[in-house]
Amino acid sequence: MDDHVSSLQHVHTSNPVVTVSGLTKAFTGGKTVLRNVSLSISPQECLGIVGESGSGKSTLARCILTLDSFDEGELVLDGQVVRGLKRNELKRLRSRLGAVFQHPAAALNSRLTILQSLLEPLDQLKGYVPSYMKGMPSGRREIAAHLLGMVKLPASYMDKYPHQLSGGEKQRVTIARAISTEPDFIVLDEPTASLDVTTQATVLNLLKDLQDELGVAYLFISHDLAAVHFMSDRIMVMKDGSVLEDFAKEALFQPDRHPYTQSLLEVFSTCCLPTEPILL
Ligand SMILES: Nc1ncnc2c1ncn2[C@@H]1O[C@H](COP(=O)(O)OP(=O)(O)OP(=O)(O)O)[C@@H](O)[C@H]1O
Repeated sequence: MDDHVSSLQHVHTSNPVVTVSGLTKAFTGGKTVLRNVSLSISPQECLGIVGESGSGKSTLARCILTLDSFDEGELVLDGQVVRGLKRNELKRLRSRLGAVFQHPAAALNSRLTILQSLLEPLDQLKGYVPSYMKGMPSGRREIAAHLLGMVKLPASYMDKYPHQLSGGEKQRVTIARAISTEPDFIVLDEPTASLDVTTQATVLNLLKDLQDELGVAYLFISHDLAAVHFMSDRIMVMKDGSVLEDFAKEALFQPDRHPYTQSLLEVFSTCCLPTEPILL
């Protein structure tokens, strides 16, 4: 393995996988959508962000994924300050960031087979052998079969096209793709919002099991406080681009919560959450 490839392998430390300090952003000619946002996510932790539509959750996620720029503040990913990175350094960093978005159909190219879509991120990392394939035959079909198995889909799905899969199955493929490069950290931006209630519960359960298995950290974004409470270790509440408060999930029902958080609690519903382990 050459130096370039070996430098991509994990070094697990207790340093945060993501640190955002004082991040501020306005779209050209528009209002400020992020105001002095700071957060930090530790290895293996899930930080949930909840807030009404337009509060800036997705813009924050896109900034952290280095897909959007920001005006002020600092972003540190995997110990590297992002501002000022050279193009190839940024490309390498990006290839190791996992992301799952709301609409799986939009995330999968309709002309590619599931195998081709699944292996896109690994194809960017030429020569990288994921640790889950060490000591095993690591041809493309073997890797695809392994990844499909991780999300409880049959290996035969690798030869299908996205239109042949249900919404929940497509989302499981995007989750398998997100974990394929063994990221330390995955952004989950409303990953279940386009799914029916039963499938939402199944996908949330899968994401939680994968987190236990892989030790990955999540940024879980949702307007659904119950889903955020189910998934997260800590919860951050956003409104109008600002962080209102940030607390351990156990503190959600405490009486000193911000009035806005209390108003979200009034519509707290656990109907979409898994109550029993769900067999996928
Ligand atoms: N590309 C853009 N150009 C201009 N304004 C934008 C752009 N993207 C988002 N905005 C604005 O930024 C604000 C925050 O949007 P964002 O999508 O981050 O909110 P959100 O909390 O994720 O909302 P939702 O839950 O509906 O996805 C909104 O007022 C939105 O209209």
